[in-house]
Amino acid sequence: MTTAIEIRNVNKQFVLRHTRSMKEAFVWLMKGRKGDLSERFHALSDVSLTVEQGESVALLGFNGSGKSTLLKHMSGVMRPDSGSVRTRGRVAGLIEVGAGFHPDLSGRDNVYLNGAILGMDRDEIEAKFDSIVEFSEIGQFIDTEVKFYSSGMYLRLAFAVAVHTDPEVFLIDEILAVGDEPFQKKCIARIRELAAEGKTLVVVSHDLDMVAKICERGVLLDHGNVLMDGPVRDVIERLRSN
Ligand SMILES: Nc1ncnc2c1ncn2[C@@H]1O[C@H](COP(=O)(O)OP(=O)(O)OP(=O)(O)O)[C@@H](O)[C@H]1O
Repeated sequence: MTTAIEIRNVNKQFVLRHTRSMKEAFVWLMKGRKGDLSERFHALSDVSLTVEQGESVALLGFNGSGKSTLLKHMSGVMRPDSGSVRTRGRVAGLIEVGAGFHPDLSGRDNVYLNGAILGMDRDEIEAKFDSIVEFSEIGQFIDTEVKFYSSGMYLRLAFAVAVHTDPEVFLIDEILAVGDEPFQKKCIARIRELAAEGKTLVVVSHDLDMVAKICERGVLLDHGNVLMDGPVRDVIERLRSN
């Protein structure tokens, strides 16, 4: 088996900023700025995870457990404080709706921009352009500036570009939730096709029924720790029993 994603002993801390009173700040200054006015907390604590090529994995857990943070490390938009993240092949991340889109450019220009960001060259984008627009069902709005798009329209175009990049690894965060039902169904069907073609998928979603249909394996996160890793149905059962 070939490894698609290897996460080793990853730690990620964030700084929590608190609003302090003038008095607290004054005392802190008078004491020679000893200690820290901000607090740190672990969003990911020593997380290790290996995803083999062709696996479909759901990252599960309650709000704030670290799912999106872990996905962002896989996509490379976030770097760990310590530990390592390795991926093999082209990675397409649908992490924030419209991330990588430029608001003042038209849908058409953004297809070229986003396609290039995701690793396609101009000829490849040109060859796939009509198919991308057809999948997105954006139609006549393709020449409208995307700042006038609804969040669902953003998602449609972003998803359409991403699936046409023919990625080896496909990372999907909650975003499918903003699509309407027919489009969601179409996306899920396409994601299942990708899985059947042997692509590697990592999905973050609170829609447990949907996740159970798409993924075989589940990884349960809790306060930045991996609590359970196993067949998706078992992990969902554990999550629901909490
Ligand atoms: N850039 C950031 N700066 C500071 N804190 C952050 C940042 N990104 C995430 N966090 C914090 O890290 C924790 C984990 O966030 P994350 O978005 O990974 O959780 P999640 O499991 O995806 O949650 P949800 O189910 O609500 O989407 C949260 O407490 C969040 O507030």
